[in-house]
Amino acid sequence: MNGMLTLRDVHFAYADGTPALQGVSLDIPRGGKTAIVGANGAGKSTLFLTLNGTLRPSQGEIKLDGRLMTYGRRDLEQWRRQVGLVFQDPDVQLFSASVEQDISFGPLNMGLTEDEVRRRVEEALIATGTEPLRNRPVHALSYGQKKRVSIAGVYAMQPDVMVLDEPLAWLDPAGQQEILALLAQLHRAGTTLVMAVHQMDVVADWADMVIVLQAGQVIYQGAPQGVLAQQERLLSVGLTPPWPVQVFHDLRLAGLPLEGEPPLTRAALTEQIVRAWPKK
Ligand SMILES: Nc1ncnc2c1ncn2[C@@H]1O[C@H](COP(=O)(O)OP(=O)(O)OP(=O)(O)O)[C@@H](O)[C@H]1O
Repeated sequence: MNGMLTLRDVHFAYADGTPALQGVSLDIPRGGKTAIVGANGAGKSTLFLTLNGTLRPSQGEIKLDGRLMTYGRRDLEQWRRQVGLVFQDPDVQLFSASVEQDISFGPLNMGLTEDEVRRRVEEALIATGTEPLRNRPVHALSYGQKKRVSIAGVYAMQPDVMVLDEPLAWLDPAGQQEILALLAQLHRAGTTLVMAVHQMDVVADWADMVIVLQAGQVIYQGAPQGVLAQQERLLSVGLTPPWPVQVFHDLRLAGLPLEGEPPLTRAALTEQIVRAWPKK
């Protein structure tokens, strides 16, 4: 399948020589929910900065809808309209005086009419639950509120692909659920989603494709079940398996004759336990 975003043999090293991406090839499918996972320093943020053209690979190519990124000014402008990046640290992204101004910034720069900008900003404020904050100074917001405002700013640009670098980090459980609900809404509307995430339980519930990075290389790309159920493999790259997989292994060790593949969901685990439970 042709990906909407495709990378072939992408290499990138920082100015101090740190090799952050070492021959990355991957396909981000159109309309999909792709989770990018990997331990700290695996290269997720660097990958995301190459996806929207902020970093230029020293080798390899990136294509969007089959079109090669050339890094000309016009090309980059057009590219960033289609690929919106929500940074890991909202303080890097937010800089305007008020929430409303910050969310307006992207759409204003796209040369849209004032009415269209206003319409998009209202929609983004409501969708992200930031409407009550609209007149607040950005610097006075909590971390979770800033996260939401930074998502709202990209939302208002209506990109085809939204790339989110750990959007759930530091949010409380209710805040995480709100962001996931927002992402579900974007997915239904046809936006291609790419998210870096550390919690494998979220990946199991959310993703339809998983890409595992280790030391700047892709070591797995495929369906979640293909890698999330592999406890040893995940642990070996510094990731913690989803909790149903861990419980499955613990129960087996304790002697319960569980059959089949380790389950990713609570419902599937319960079903396997009921089947294996000794009959009276
Ligand atoms: N500005 C920089 N200068 C030099 N090296 C850097 C820079 N930014 C990142 N690196 C290095 O590049 C590698 C990949 O880092 P990156 O931030 O992409 O990883 P990550 O998977 O996003 O990590 P985390 O989960 O901690 O956010 C690491 O070795 C990191 O130390």
